[in-house]
Amino acid sequence: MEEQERAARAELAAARRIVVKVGTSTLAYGPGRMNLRRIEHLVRELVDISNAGREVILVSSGAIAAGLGRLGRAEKPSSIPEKQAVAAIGQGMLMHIYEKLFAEYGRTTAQVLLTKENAVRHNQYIHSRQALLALLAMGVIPVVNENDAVAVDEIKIGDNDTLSATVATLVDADALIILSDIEGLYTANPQTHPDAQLIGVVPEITPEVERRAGGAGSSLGTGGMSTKIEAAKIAMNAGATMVIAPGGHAGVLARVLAGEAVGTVFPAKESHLRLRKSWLAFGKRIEGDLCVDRGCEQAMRAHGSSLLAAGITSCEGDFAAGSTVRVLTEAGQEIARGTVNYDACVLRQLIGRQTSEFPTLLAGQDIHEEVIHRDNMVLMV
Ligand SMILES: Nc1ncnc2c1ncn2[C@@H]1O[C@H](COP(=O)(O)OP(=O)(O)O)[C@@H](O)[C@H]1O
Ligand SMILES: N[C@@H](CCC(=O)OP(=O)(O)O)C(=O)O
Repeated sequence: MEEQERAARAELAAARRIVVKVGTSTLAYGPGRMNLRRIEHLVRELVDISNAGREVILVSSGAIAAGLGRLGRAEKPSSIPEKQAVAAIGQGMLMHIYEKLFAEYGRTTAQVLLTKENAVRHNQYIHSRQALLALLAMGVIPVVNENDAVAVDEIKIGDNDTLSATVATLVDADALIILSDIEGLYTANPQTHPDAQLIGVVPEITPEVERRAGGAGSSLGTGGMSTKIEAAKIAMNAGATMVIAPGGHAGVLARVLAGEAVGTVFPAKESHLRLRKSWLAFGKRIEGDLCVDRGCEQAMRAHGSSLLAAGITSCEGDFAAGSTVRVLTEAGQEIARGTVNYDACVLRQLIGRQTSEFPTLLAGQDIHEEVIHRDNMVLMV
């Protein structure tokens, strides 16, 4: 193993929050013929990862394949409305299978259906992120798919490889593992180039790497390697280490997460928190200032605590929720900056108030315990 690969594999072994994506080609033998043995193994492995103390989210394809089975069809529909209808039929069936299997291991799952809008609109981004983080905090293993029934044209992500990278970005995952019907990325599509070689590590997505990645190998899959390379670009830039690994091998997730040389690894460019925090600190316009009292200043400096309304003494500026603001001491020294969860008007009502008072003060509005969550804040001194 070369040094770059060794370092990336070590990151995988240390990963605490993991997104696993499984493609149709792994989940089904053919249209409508779900591979229940594989799905069972997958659920067992996911529960095991979670039991070992890591957080895990599954991004699962397979809705269209399952829907085709129920309709007794062998061909993917060609029109978009028909695809949407078939996915709507199959999604329920898919969740029924997951629900049953997770329950067998005493675990709870949850269906989360997303579109591109949820990732690019700030409010929806925050809400989807918070919902997923709340599920993880409850010990739930969420199952994510694209909301195929509503996602067309500009709000459609279109393939679950890119969707899984978006989810990894949304929750600041440490790792993204894409399970497919092949060992990993080869120097060329092995279906057409039998002498192609498996690549262990891809340190950077160059035009040459993009050329090597071809389309889907079966009538089941969408996008083939090219959408997985797109996913790698997103994941690597967001600070998540990505792996393409063979979904058909029992125990593959455990091996990847033990840092073994399985599949192809794409090393993260930066620690996601460092990346996001440097963007927060230097990449965003400052829209307002919040002054805090001495106790709050100490909690933030000594423990990196989130900013709560009780410690705020004044609020300057006319900003929207999601803006970047500075946090200042009473003497005007900047302690931190971060993304605020409330707009300035609402925030002025919360100054000096306890979180327990929020339901009364904010009747009918979105409630966030923190004014700025510690993950969305960078200390400046
Ligand atoms: N360079 C490559 N290396 C490996 N597989 C490739 C390559 N180019 C194209 N492929 C094809 O990509 C397929 C995997 O993608 P896809 O069929 O979309 O599956 P999934 O349902 O897992 O997303 C492989 O089976 C293979 O035929
Ligand atoms: N949302 C669709 C999957 C789309 C997709 O990207 O499929 P795949 O290439 O098998 O991961 C479904 O559930 O059928």
